[in-house]
Amino acid sequence: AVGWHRPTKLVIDTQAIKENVGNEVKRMPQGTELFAVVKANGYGHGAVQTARAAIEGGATGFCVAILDEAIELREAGITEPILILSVVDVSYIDLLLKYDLSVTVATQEWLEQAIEQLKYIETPTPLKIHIKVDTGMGRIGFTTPEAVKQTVDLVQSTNVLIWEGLFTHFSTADEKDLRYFEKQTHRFQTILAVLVDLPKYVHVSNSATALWHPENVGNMIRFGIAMYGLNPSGHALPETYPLKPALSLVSKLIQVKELSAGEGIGYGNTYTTTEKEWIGTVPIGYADGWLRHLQGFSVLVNGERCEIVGRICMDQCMIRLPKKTAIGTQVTLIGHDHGEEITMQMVADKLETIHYEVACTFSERMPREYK
Ligand SMILES: Cc1ncc(COP(=O)(O)O)c(CNc2conc2O)c1O
Repeated sequence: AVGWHRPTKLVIDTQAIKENVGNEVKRMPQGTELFAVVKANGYGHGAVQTARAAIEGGATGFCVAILDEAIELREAGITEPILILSVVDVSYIDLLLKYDLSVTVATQEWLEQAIEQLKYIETPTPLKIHIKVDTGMGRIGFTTPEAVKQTVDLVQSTNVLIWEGLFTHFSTADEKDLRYFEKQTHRFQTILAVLVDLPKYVHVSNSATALWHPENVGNMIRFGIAMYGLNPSGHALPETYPLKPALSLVSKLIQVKELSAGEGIGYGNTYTTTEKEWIGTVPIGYADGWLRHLQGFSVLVNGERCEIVGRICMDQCMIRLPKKTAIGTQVTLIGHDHGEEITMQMVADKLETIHYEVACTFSERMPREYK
């Protein structure tokens, strides 16, 4: 495939994904299911490979963000339930039926249009829907008990729909302060109180809710970041059980040279050697998602931290080595090396962002190798 002919690669430990899922499956309340969230190409880890590892760990379904991500899983032979978490244009209802996908309903208007569309589709297999409640995320979903009740009544008045789920999403489950989480929980319970029937899945939990609010997960967990072995809160809350990071990022030195003092490195000549220095060149750059703001961050060579010196280029970057080093020596940008470790969180901290974004920014040009 494209991109496999270079030393730079993401190495994904599928056993870690399986273990992270398995630990949560063991820990979650009886009768709860775990749906693996594999949107954004499995948070950059590879959606299909992550999905297969998650199934081995005990996942019984999947969540994706858009229709095309669901189709990719189906075309790879995944047969478990798949919920599309965003709104799909009603003009694609035939694809939702063809690929047996579950879809999010966030407005009455969409539902009315969908029912209209379904009347004209020959194969009248019912469309599976999950009603989304916005209890405070402020993104998509119904906001009042009356609106939800009205929508449920409409759903139950027709035989072209299967009401499969009712769900909400928390915006602060990964924080110490519980007030807003409790406000959202209360709002969701107010909605449940006005409903006579409930669907198969009533789900509220992302990884943070599963880890730190296990009593409040409903009967299905939408398990994303923790499956990849990453702490949903970054640094804010301790892990409640060991999460094993699945992703490493490695490359190899393609050039090593000794420079005298006063030599410039990289575009804009932003770095000048101050003494005799050994400089190595690594074939990774911002086109791979290894962003320019990482200038000054350190990577590992033979267990030694080596600073990225000069501006990161599109395809390459330069590091200062402690001594003469052989071309072809491994460079570890994320992962373990000779007892040292660079974590995705460290990269996120340097980029002043969260590790979700770091993982999703690795580009298509970065080969993914699975072990
Ligand atoms: C509706 C919904 N459910 C579950 C998850 C999984 O969350 P987790 O990875 O923390 O377990 C997400 C992640 N959505 C996003 C994660 O980062 N930005 C987002 O919009 C989501 O949007």
